[in-house]
Amino acid sequence: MTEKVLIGIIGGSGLYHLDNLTFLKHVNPETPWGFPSSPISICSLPSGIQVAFLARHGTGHTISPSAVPARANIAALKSLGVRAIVAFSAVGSLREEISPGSFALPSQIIDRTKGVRAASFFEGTSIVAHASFGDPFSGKLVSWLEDRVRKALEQEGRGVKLFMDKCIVCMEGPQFSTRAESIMYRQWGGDLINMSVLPEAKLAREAELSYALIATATDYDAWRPHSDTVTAAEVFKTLKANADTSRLVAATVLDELHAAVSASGENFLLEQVGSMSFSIMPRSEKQDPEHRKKLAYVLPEYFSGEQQVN
Ligand SMILES: CSC[C@H]1O[C@H](OP(=O)(O)O)[C@H](O)[C@@H]1O
Ligand SMILES: Nc1ncnc2[nH]cnc12
Repeated sequence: MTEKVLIGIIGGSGLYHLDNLTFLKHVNPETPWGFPSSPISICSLPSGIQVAFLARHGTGHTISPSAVPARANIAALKSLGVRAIVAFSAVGSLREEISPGSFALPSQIIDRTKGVRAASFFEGTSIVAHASFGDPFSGKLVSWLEDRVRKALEQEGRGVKLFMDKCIVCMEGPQFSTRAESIMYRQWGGDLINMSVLPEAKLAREAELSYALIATATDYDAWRPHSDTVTAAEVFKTLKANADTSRLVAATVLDELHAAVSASGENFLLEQVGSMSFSIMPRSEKQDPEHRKKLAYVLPEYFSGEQQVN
């Protein structure tokens, strides 16, 4: 690869290609956690900047949310040199004002996955780490994106609204929520709901990658007393328009984002770099060298060579 690929885009339901960018090639890195959901497309922007695009559920939407190989996805993107990930997701709305078609940049997550998803690169190894996850999205990346996403939505001129500072519930699926669950999530403070942001955001944090989610609302889930509850068919109705807007948003923000990442010195997109140094438990002789080798794939700074972790 001539140019380093610093930005990764993860596309969710309905967003399987960035065909408004120039496709250059596919890469399919085999990671210690297997292959990513689909081969990663390396695309170029009009400026010549290259970005990596990965379809979370595979390009034919063949992978259900619980089976997404999230560790391979994040590890593969990092192996290409990616520093910041902008992920898209189709979400249900738990608030009247967030109507289907609206976009949001959430700031918090409530975890309602059920422990069936491998959620840590350290799982199954002899090395213990407790990543800090109080602020699950990269705040500087999110606030940088706010203006650019707003600008792109204004340029598109369809009146798509952008909501900030929302809380997203991540449920297990694949079935949608019951009415009782949907109402309870509202009482808990949830504003949005999907099945995909975890463990993706946790793994990005462990890999020291900046991560932001652009949530695109498709439905009102199951909490509205006089409305039918969400069906996949209802989601599909909004999916195409949301995906078209997402492609425009991606193209608009990517050039500037890449410039910000490439810039030397104060680089707000590198805000997670070094964060795992506070998270990995001190090295002991009991750590298996094979496990250190595996972890070096995502965290070479800590696990390649013989240096002490802490
Ligand atoms: C197709 S409706 C449920 C499905 O859509 C969302 O996918 P993604 O986040 O990848 O856009 C949601 O999380 C569920 O996986
Ligand atoms: N209502 C909903 N619940 C969970 N994931 C979703 N993705 C889109 N709509 C959703």
